[in-house]
Amino acid sequence: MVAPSARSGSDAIIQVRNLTNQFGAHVVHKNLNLDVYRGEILGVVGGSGTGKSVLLRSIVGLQKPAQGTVHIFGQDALAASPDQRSAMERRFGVLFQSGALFSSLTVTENIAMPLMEHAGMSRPEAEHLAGLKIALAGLRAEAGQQYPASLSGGMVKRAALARALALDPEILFLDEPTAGLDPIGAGAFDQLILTLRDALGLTVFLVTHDLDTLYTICDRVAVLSDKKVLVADTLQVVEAADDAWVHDYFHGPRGRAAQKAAKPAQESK
Ligand SMILES: Nc1ncnc2c1ncn2[C@@H]1O[C@H](COP(=O)(O)OP(=O)(O)OP(=O)(O)O)[C@@H](O)[C@H]1O
Repeated sequence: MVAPSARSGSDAIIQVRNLTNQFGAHVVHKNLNLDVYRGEILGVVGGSGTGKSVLLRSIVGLQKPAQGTVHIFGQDALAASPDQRSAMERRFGVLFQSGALFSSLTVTENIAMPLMEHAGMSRPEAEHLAGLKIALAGLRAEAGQQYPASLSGGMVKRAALARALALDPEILFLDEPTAGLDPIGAGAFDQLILTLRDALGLTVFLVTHDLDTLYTICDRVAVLSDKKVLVADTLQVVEAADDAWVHDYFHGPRGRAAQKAAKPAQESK
């Protein structure tokens, strides 16, 4: 991985410039800038309501910003034609916090759907490939026949991850993937993301509140504060930022515990 200081905006797979988002009079982002580099796992953190999910939604095209530009794969995502947009969307996968699976479809059908719709596969081909994605996400094959309502929280996340991976994306967007999981399940999910990034060469944009996730798998962390990205750098740099929220978050009891727990893993790298 290239050292953060050696990279420039032109190396970015996602480039956000002067982004402004507002709902009525409520300004969420004002002239926000962010680069995401190919192959990294970027953790996006910030207090509640700082606009982490809105930023993710702006990048994936679900929220039209008031101003600014978003380039993905070097293409202007906001100016793209519907065809260009759909070609771009095929190159990234999104895992929403709720999983957003269709409740009336089995796990296999949920994963097969984008393959039939966007890759033009027949149902048997799509369902066969869905089985491979189910295994990739660490689920047993039997989970494919289950409906979302019968899955545990951790299984829902993995099924949603399998669907996000359906079209072999280059970028994976994850909105609070470990929220609601017990610590063991959350740790296992973090390791799965890390393994998939390494094996598939994914770029990961990860919105999280989970300090353990930041310390165990993120290459860089972007902190949202006061409508902007306050800092986006390695944890070492971010932890030292002169900001009250950063101080409370990273140097409070939970931050210290996560740092301590991650130390043996970092030392063995
Ligand atoms: N569709 C919408 N209409 C109006 N306001 C919205 C809409 N979506 C988000 N907001 C507001 O934008 C702000 C940022 O929301 P967002 O969900 O991005 O925060 P967040 O940083 O992800 O928060 P959390 O950590 O609590 O999930 C919030 O004040 C929210 O109420």
